Amino acid sequence: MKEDRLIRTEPLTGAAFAPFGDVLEATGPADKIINQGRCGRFHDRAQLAFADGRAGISLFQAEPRDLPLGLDMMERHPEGSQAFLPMSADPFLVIVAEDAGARPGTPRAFLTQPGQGVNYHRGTWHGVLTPLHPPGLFAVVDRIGAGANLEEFWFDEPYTVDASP
Ligand SMILES: NC(=O)N[C@@H](O)C(=O)O
Ligand code: NI
Repeated sequence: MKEDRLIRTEPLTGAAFAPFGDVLEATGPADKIINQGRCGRFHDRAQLAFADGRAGISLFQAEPRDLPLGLDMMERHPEGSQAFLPMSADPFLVIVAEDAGARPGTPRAFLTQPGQGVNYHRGTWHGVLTPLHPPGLFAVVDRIGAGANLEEFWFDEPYTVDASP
């Protein structure tokens, strides 16, 4: 494998992920304290889009993968955002890329911390859901609607995603 096809994982932070979407995490002070002081609300933390459709919540039960991981395809949803909210406290892999003219640029791979979810903004190139541990169960908030909302790009030469040393 050529060195330029190796993608090393980075820790997921809101700042690093900002060009691609939102990180959902209950860190720092809550925006609102509700429920008689017993609950912190981290309010309205994602930019959602469901063009000509509506929001839906689905459950994804995905097969856990191992690192190093071959990456041969990335996809995007031109009509809507897509949020992945883990239903377990296990890290998962988030692979994204800037647009490089109707194709992904060099991918970046982020490793989540337990308690983090992500929301891909409308049109963000991303790898498919990639849990690293069972059960691989996620709530997914994305667009339900008519028309095509999935664009795939297959790399001529796959990348390899691996943990940082
Ligand atoms: N195709 C589908 O519903 N899932 C993908 O969009 C994905 O990002 O995993
Ligand atoms: Ni997707």
